[in-house]
Amino acid sequence: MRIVCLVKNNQPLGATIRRDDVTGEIYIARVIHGGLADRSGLLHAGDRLVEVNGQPVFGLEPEQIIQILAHSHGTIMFKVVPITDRPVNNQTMLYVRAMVDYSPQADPSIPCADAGMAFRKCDILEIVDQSDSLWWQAVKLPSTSACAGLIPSTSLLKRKQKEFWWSQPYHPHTCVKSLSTVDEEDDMIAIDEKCVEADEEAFESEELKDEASEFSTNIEGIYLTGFRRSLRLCRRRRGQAFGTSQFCSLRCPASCYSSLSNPYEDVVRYQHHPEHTHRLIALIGPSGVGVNELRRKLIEINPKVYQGPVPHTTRPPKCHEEAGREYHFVSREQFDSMVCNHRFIEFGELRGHLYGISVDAVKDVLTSGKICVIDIEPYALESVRTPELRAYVIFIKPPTVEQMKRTRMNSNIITNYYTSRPFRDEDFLEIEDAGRKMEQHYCQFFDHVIVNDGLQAACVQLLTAVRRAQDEPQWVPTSWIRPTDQS
Ligand SMILES: Nc1ncnc2c1ncn2[C@@H]1O[C@H](COP(=O)(O)OP(=O)(O)OP(=O)(O)O)[C@@H](O)[C@H]1O
Repeated sequence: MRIVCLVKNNQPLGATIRRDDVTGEIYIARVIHGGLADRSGLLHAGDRLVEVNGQPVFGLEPEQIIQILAHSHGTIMFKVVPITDRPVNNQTMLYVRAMVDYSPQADPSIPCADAGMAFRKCDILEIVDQSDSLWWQAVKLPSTSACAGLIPSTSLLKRKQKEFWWSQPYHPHTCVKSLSTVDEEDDMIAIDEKCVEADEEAFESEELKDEASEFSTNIEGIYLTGFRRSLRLCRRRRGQAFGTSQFCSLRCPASCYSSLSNPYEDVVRYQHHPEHTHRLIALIGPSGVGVNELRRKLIEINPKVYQGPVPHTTRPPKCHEEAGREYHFVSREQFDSMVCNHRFIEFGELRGHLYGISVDAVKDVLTSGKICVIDIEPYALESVRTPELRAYVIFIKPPTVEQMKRTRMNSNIITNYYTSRPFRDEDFLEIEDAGRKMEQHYCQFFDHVIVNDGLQAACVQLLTAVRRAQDEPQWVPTSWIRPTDQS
């Protein structure tokens, strides 16, 4: 028997208790890492509690003992029978990124809600105790408190996810769905088709105008690639053209679903090594927010450092085009074979021709020693968050509608009619709505967020973030550094 005295000083004891239903004995169920009991080093999980402040606890309900503790102030005296075989905590440090939101207050199954720790998607958690297979103890980083909180283990949270209690796990097919509503998208595409058929000539001349402006983006003899309008427009149509279960199974291998539905992602602190290829910079944002404007501006700042990948297409080259400059021109069979071998980060179809950005085109830029900057849609996240590309994902977030009205007064939006026109109020509402949904569903994959309000300020922020991605340590998936059989 051991007598333990702890001075409470208005802080919780930092331990949970349980009653053995068969014997009626009371035990310390767990000691919270960094809490009062843990810091004392005198109470341990498995100790049998005999008395609290001289009051025998045998046969009491845990809630009654909690009441005794809650009403005790100053020094509390425990009489305990210490556990004989105390488990040794030889656990190595484990860090995870939360991929779901969790609230202990909304979880009826948590042993003690007050000992629980709420977290949000993208929070980095240090797991300090995994001795219980159901309830782990964790500290949120950067840590403001030395005391850990209870969180559900991976297996428990997966079980809870299935029950859809409070977290919102991924639906496997959301990765190919357009974020704008399907009805709106269908309408736009229907009008779009009519427009093309009715005025093919007008389209050709628009396309030529587009090409003319492409050629003017040749800086210091370096051709700025990957900004072709056809490539961008076909992405908007891809949702409809490929939004089928067949497409999904083609684009989303089993790993996609498993990693998206994993509530925690193991992470490590990673410092880019100057001798390795740079990390890929992937910009993501709702259509029209200014992803390409920012990407173009960044590349224009220093085209010897930043570059976009050369896209692939099945369309025949035009007389002024050079293979490997505007596009890699390939046959449909070659393109299909690349699709089947998962060589595309993104691809889509426009006017009977396929367009896509391949992993190899990105690797070409990286191995040339440059920083590759691409824009992606959410479904492509899985293809760029890989050990070979190690994408640093930057979300370009729309400012408020009022701010967009102010800053985009003289700007044009590219429409599905192959033309540009001034922004309308409904465009801003759509961008804001799409941005909110994108952030809600995918924020756990964002390494950085930039609000594109003033263009100059956003550009400076982008430049800083890109430098930070290469120069400063970042949390990245452990599988990028120590590949496992599954990764
Ligand atoms: N911060 C800003 N202030 C003013 N105008 C902006 C700003 N950001 C972008 N724009 C303008 O908004 C328009 C749309 O931007 P951009 O073409 O980059 O959109 P996007 O996000 O790439 O979408 P999409 O690929 O569908 O066109 C462009 O005319 C661009 O110049």
